[in-house]
Amino acid sequence: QRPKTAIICGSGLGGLADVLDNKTIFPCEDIPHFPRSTVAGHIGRLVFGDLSGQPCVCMQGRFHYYEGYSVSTVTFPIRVFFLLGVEILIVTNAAGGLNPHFQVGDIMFIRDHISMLGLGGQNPLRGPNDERFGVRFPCMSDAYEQDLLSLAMESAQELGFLSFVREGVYCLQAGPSYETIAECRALHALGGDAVGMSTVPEVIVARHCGLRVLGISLITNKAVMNYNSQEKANHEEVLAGELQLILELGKPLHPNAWVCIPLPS
Ligand SMILES: O=P(O)(O)O[C@H]1O[C@H](CO)[C@@H](O)[C@H]1O
Ligand code: HPA
Repeated sequence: QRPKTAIICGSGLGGLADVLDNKTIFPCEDIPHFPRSTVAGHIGRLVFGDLSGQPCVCMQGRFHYYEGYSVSTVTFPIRVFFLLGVEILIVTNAAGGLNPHFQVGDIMFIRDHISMLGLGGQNPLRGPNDERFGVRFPCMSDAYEQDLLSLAMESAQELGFLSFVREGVYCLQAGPSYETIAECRALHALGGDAVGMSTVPEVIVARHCGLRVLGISLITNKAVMNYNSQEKANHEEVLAGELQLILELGKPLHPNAWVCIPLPS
């Protein structure tokens, strides 16, 4: 059965695929033209299986621009998903909280994004447009579907998760270095609530080919905004934070959390 939903697992979130039933697993290195995952916390395989009875595929490990891949190479799997018949993309990531009201362990449903890469000219759709996938100038004002966002929020409410569920704007910076204090302040002043190094190119390519997108950031650290702070962003904290989130906060990404999301039958 072909998957209707694809889930991209963010840093340390590969465990999301464990909830699939009847799994079939393909290492990315066995799939022609797939990039290789080089980052700790990104295993690099596609896990096909059933989620609440619906056929799904989980990408355990994504690809990032900072690994040396072009923005279009990191989005190659999205077009594979589209050609497989996927209709909904659930994209997850680990992110630093820019919004001072956000706490480590919060879940942020992505309302919108600001792409420092995109604004700087690194758009995955740059180059000749392949009409088989979509139009030359795709709209992005509706990138994160309101219906999916509302259903996810309702789901969170039903599960009693509202105390740690937020909604906000994800900022992409290229990485791999974390942001300076001035950069964090600037991104927050621009309207960003969380910052990371992924997701946006995937969303742009997904929207280009008409996939419906739900974006979820897990706030694994608070972005450092103050010169008196002793905090230092690091990947170990990012990975540890997420494990803790899954183990201790009532498994917010357990299939129940998707129960109200209209997976196509
Ligand atoms: O966005 P994901 O892949 O979840 O990972 C986030 O965590 C890493 C930094 O710790 C970066 O790759 C950043 O983008
Ligand atoms: N900055 C960028 N990427 C991240 C962060 C951060 O603070 N946390 C997790 N991924």
